[in-house]
Amino acid sequence: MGSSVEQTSSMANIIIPDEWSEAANTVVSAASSPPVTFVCGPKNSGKTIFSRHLVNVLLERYERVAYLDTDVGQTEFTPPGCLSLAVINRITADLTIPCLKTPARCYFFGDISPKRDPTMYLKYISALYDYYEKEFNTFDLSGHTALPLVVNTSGWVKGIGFDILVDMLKYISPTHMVQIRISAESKNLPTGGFWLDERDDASTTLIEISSARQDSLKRSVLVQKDARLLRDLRIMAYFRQCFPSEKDITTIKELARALAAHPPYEVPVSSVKIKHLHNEVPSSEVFYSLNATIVGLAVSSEDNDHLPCCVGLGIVRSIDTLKKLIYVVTPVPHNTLEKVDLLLQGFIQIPNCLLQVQGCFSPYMASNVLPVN
Ligand SMILES: Nc1ncnc2c1ncn2[C@@H]1O[C@H](COP(=O)(O)OP(=O)(O)OP(=O)(O)O)[C@@H](O)[C@H]1O
Repeated sequence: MGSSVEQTSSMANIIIPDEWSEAANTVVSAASSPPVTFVCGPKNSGKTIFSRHLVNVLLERYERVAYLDTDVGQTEFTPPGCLSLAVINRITADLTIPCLKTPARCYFFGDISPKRDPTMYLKYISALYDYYEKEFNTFDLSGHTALPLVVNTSGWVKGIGFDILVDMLKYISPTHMVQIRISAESKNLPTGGFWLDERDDASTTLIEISSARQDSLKRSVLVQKDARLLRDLRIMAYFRQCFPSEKDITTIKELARALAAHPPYEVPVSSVKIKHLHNEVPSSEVFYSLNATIVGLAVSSEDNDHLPCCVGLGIVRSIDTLKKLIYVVTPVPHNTLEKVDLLLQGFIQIPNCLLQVQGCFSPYMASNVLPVN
């Protein structure tokens, strides 16, 4: 173990121990093509903080860094439920804060864990990696150079979570694998190249580091996050983008009121297909199931894999079955929304605090807009 506390950033007590700096330097000084780094380890071990640090270090050498966000419950640049590939071109001064960013490619998985559909989850991850390979890992004639990639993963490292990690590692075949380990050994991943078969070419540089926070007995001190609250905050930050930044919305209450009063887009039912991602809904119940929920706004794809790209999320404000209109609140701009032909419904829910607006009774549950014919 033994990670001494060497460097504490001025903001919010972020600790970058020597071995974390060395790990990042090993990656950044990789001689060959831009490094593809896979960051893994148990829950709350610091994968996200390390990934953010690594991105910053890479940005000192490369103009841009690609980031594959596979932690669908604790997303980095998108609202929860999305899997995305983003391109970062600016150093993040504060490693504690995630920020929203429009990804280069995004898929709506519609759940906060891969456990309900690991096959689909892996399909999305493979497609995102293929997209990186095609768009960002080539040297082209216009002088654009390949970008390094950082892959951040979830902390589900046992059982099926382990199998998913192994499949991801096999597919991505990273140049570097940074494994964060904690003092409770039984919670760690196996050491070494655990995903490699005997016949695999082991060309990955394996780096093992300890979680940054430790007590005097060198036991890991893990900070439990309130995952649900963080997800709600990300959803709220996402829908805050419906309003100009200068608009005075500082509290959750103000956001809830502003969203409830925000004019929704009218989406003709005929212009979209509705797809339930993780359950089956009888056709007679489809509109009821959509009302007052969050949906992924997606565009069908002509690509080989036919995976629809997600351009953002929307709140289904209400549905008028007589006028055949779905009312959607979303920060997605009109010209992008025009391309949307799929509404994807999963299990991403409207935060409860947005459903309690003073003076309105459950603002997204208007009872007179779903007339039974
Ligand atoms: N280097 C660090 N310095 C200070 N605090 C840290 C550091 N690494 C982790 N932490 C604390 O631990 C918490 C969890 O870290 P982080 O989100 O990076 O873990 P994770 O492994 O990505 O978690 P998950 O498995 O849920 O995705 C952080 O919110 C922070 O409070």
